[in-house]
This record gives sequence, structure tokens and C-alpha cells, in this order.
Amino acid sequence: LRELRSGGSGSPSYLSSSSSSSSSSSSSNATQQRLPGAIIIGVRKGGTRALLEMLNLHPDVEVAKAEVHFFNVEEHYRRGLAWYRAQMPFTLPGQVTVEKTPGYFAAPQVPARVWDMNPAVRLLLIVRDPAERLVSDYTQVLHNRLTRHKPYQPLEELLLHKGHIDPGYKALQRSLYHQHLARWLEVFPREQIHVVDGDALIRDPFPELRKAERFLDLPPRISPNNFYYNTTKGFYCLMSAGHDKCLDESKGRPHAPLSAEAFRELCRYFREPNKLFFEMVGRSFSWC
Ligand SMILES: Nc1ncnc2c1ncn2[C@@H]1O[C@H](COP(=O)(O)OS(=O)(=O)O)[C@@H](OP(=O)(O)O)[C@H]1O
Repeated sequence: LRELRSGGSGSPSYLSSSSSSSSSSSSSNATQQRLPGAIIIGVRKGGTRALLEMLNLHPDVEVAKAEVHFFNVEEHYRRGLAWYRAQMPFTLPGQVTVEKTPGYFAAPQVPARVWDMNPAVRLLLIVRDPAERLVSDYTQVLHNRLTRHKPYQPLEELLLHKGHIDPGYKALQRSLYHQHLARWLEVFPREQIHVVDGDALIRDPFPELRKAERFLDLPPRISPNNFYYNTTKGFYCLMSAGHDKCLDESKGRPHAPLSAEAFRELCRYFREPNKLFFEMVGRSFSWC
């Protein structure tokens, strides 16, 4: 994986020929839509949008603004790679196209499909305290239901069954990172998956971005000056060429309430799964 420069062209090798239009000449300097060289595969509510926007600060990175849901939605997948490519931004040779669809991580059919597209693709996985992630996941669903005037259940009702955590709750399952990662590791070598600490990205984005640049074999171009703390929002916002940009109001919403007792129960529940995840990735996180 460290042999990243292809044929002295200066382009990272994961931007393989399969990632560019088959009909084009590789020496062309024209912009084209190319398949992604890197994908942010999840986790849902982990900070995937923040990571994508922050990577986009790099001059050699172009991102697909919308989530494409190509590998996880059958109707999209059936449309084929030409359709997928057509969803991508235009790039120059050597630029990296990045797509993010957080739903990829937990969808069993996705790893093999991504491999079939490009076995050298770089994968970014941004994780966050799984208990916090679950509450964030619930809060998003709640918000959507409230907006559509649909009925909703309080979180505790969904989470607890007779005073115990209900393992069937979908948002809980999405926080069992070790189970989902195991499926990716059946297909991709560990070095091809870069784990980003989503809690650290919230506290101080720059160090996480520097590590991501390194993983993508990009020259260091993102700097601490690209970030400033917005006290009104309570999050870092982005600064580039004199323009500033904060993530929209769907990011960083106040979380739905959950009793301290239920939260403690949740943390207890995740203790073992978290350990398994830490072993898999070879590092630990200070989660609850
Ligand atoms: N800089 C900055 N600004 C705003 N929000 C930030 C930022 N960095 C990380 N985050 C966290 O991103 C969380 C949303 O994660 P995702 O973008 O992955 O959500 S989604 O799955 O695409 O819906 C979102 O989760 P919630 O706080 O629970 O809303 C944020 O905490």
C-alpha cells in the first residue's frame, strides 16, 4: 500500500485506470468524471459530512456532494458503473474523487461490490462513541417523523424491553461496529481502511485531516487556518479562500433526551462489542 505513486505520474496508484473513463486517453488533461478513488463508507451519524467537506478543502480532492447510495440500493446498483461515474464531479487526472454514503458500512452486499469496482480503492471509516451515535441516529429519525407529522416513540421505549436493552433495535445494531467491520475485512486488507476518530474530529479537526491526507497519499495542503471554532454553532466551521462555511442545521442538533440510567445501561451493553472493535482496528477510543 505504501507504493502509491504510479509510473512516476505523481498520481496515487489507487486512481487506477479502471477509475477513469474507458474511452478516454490517459494522457488527456481534460476534466472528466471518474469513479471514486476513496469512499467514506460510514458510520451513519459519525461525522461523514464533516469529513467529506473538510477533505474537499484539499486542492487535489473533489467530492460528490450528494450521497449516491450506489452499492447499497439495488435499483441504483443495477444501473451499473457508468451511472455511478455520472454522479461524480469532474476532475483532472491525479485528483482524487471522494464519495460518502454512510449506509455502505452496515450493508452486507457492499464490500464485495466495492472491491469489484476497484480493489485498490481507499476506504475511510469515521466512528464515534456508539452510544452517542445511537442517540444521534434516533434524533435524526425523530426529526424526520416530526417534520412529516408522523407519530413517534420515545427513545427509551425503543431501546429498552422489560428494563433491558433490546438487541433488535436497528439503531443499536448500527452501533455494533465490529460486526460490520468484520464483513469489510473479509474482502479488504486492514491497511486499506483508515479509521477516523469522529469525536476527535469534532473537538479538533486538523489532526484528523492531516492523518487522512497521509492515508490518501496527498501532499499536506489542509492547514489549521482552514478551521475556526464557531461559538454560536458550537462546532468547527471551514475557511477557504476567504469564504467560511458551517455545516447545515441537521448537523449538531440537540439530542433527544435519554435518562442517565438508560444511557449507563447502553454504555454497559457496548463494552464488549467495543473491545472487539478495538482489537480489530488495533487501537482504542475513549468511549463511554
Ligand atoms: N464541524 C462539524 N459541524 C457539525 N457537525 C459535526 C462537525 N464535525 C462533526 N460533526 C458531527 O457530525 C454528525 C453528523 O454525522 P454525519 O454527517 O455522518 O450524519 S449522516 O449520517 O450523514 O446523517 C453530527 O452529529 P449530531 O451532533 O449528533 O447531530 C455532528 O456531531
